[in-house]
Amino acid sequence: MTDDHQLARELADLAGERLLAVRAELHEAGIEGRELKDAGDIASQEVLADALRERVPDDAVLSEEATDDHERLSSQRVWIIDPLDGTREFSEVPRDDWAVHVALWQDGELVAGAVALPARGVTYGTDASGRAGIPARPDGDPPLRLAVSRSRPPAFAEELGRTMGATTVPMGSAGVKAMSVVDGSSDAYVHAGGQYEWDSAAPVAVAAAYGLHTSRVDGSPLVYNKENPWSPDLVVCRPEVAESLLAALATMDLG
Ligand SMILES: Nc1ncnc2c1ncn2[C@@H]1O[C@H](COP(=O)(O)O)[C@@H](OP(=O)(O)O)[C@H]1O
Ligand SMILES: [Mg+2]
Repeated sequence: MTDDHQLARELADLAGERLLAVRAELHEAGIEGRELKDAGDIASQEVLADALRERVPDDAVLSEEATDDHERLSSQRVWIIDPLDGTREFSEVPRDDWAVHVALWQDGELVAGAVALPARGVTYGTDASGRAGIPARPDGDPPLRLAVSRSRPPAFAEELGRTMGATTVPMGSAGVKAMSVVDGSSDAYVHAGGQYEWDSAAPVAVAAAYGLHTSRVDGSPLVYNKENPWSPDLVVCRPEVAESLLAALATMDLG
């Protein structure tokens, strides 16, 4: 029998395959920009909605690409999905910094999840096969590498540069940024100024399974399946940098 961890991975992979096919086909036909973004959003939503209906018909769903019917608020199990995170980057062929997010919330907690990076051929999950652990930091206490949005770099990144000597690594997609901490190509992903629960649920579930620190920027826990799915801010970072990073963030106006 497939467990929830495996199911999250299977669904993310299924949607990822569909996205790669749609992207290749439309790019070949000269279709770009908004049309390509919309085609990706719609195709991936369709794959995920159909698969969830078939595999877990009694569970509720919160998706970026579907109407929120609030049935989820009285459900014990809610799949929180972003069929295409980094839509902008998806439309900029051949960029590979876009993702599929599939998370499961149950009784107040994120309990399973997967983040597929289809254009890189890799999927990170909360299942055992995905928990190899995070690579060690290079010796000699190198500067903190902060994953930031490439299209809306946050003002506080500059201040973290001054106070902590942090450098920035710009990239698209919340999932890609969180997974860059998992794969060791950055040390932290900090976001303020708002997002929605689907942008961070699967990345946070996976990051936590790999032993990373995940919280709001004030250190309090991230909460999912709220009535209003707005999610103001988050920190995903290596556990050994959490204390100093949160202390530095506490002194800043994050806007
Ligand atoms: N201020 C904001 N308000 C709403 N969504 C935001 C946001 N900043 C980032 N996001 C969402 O977070 C995801 C990652 O953004 P970024 O690459 O800039 O870090 C994107 O998701 P989508 O691509 O699913 O829309 C983006 O829309
Ligand atoms: Mg998103």
